[in-house]
Amino acid sequence: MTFLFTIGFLEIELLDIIDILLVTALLYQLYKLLTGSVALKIFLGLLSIYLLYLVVRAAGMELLSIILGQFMGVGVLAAIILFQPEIRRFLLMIGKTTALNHERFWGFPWRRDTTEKLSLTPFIEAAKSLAAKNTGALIVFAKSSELKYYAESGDLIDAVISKRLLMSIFNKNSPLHDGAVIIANNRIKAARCILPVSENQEIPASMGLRHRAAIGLTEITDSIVLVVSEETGQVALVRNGEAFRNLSSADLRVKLNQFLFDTDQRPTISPSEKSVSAA
Ligand SMILES: Nc1ncnc2c1ncn2[C@@H]1O[C@H](COP(=O)(O)OP(=O)(O)OP(=O)(O)O)[C@@H](O)[C@H]1O
Repeated sequence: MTFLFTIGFLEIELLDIIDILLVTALLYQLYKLLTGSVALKIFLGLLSIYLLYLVVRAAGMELLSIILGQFMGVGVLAAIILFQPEIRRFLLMIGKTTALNHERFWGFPWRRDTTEKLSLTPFIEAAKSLAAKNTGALIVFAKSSELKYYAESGDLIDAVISKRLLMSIFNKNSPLHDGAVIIANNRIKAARCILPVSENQEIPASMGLRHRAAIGLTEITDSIVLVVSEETGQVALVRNGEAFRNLSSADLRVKLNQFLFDTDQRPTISPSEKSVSAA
């Protein structure tokens, strides 16, 4: 093996540098995932107990090291149970960013076709009418994943998309108005779906649970979520945990085109539009 350079008695190889870079990237992703959540405090608590265990063992304090040793023995299992949502989010995040997830990798042309044919007009018109009446709405556009797990948390519909149907689902008297509607493969797949709520503590208080749920889902999937606020009647679009708020109908169309079809059109950002990063 050829050494790149040496630091004192340490001989550094190319593989060592790659190893360090990969561990750094992994720790950075872990930090990003845990930061701002309760899990970070639990993680620091477990780390403190582990450090205490090392000190106690080195000092030869037998009784305490046996007790802490027992605790460490079940540590991995306990960590899996305690960090179950974070581990899930971490794996989903890897799945979302990996090249294997890319449609172009798999070369399924029909999958791209179905997305390209999606007509945006029913959504834009429904959002405008719902906003005018201060009726809340949550519409999820599935991209690489059909979001079956979340669709099954609600009522499966599998209907043709129309402004009228969207309006009647979100009508306050409708039994389906609570929760989110999921759009996949050019169909209204389900309504009344429950989305994961973001734990990000930096989300402004002005955003209620509806926005938090939209941010939560887009943090772990590549879906796009349209939100109509019941309180303010404002329309927002959320992607990658970032909310673009107070959109006009024209802006909504540009952004939906951009986010769903990756068009290069530059959005015409109105002065009132504010981008709130919650990532
Ligand atoms: N986890 C969730 N998944 C799906 N829908 C949700 C979730 N949490 C809340 N909602 C929807 O949001 C609705 C309103 O929630 P909440 O009252 O907290 O929002 P809000 O303060 O009115 O927010 P906004 O002003 O954005 O409408 C709920 O009745 C429900 O339909």
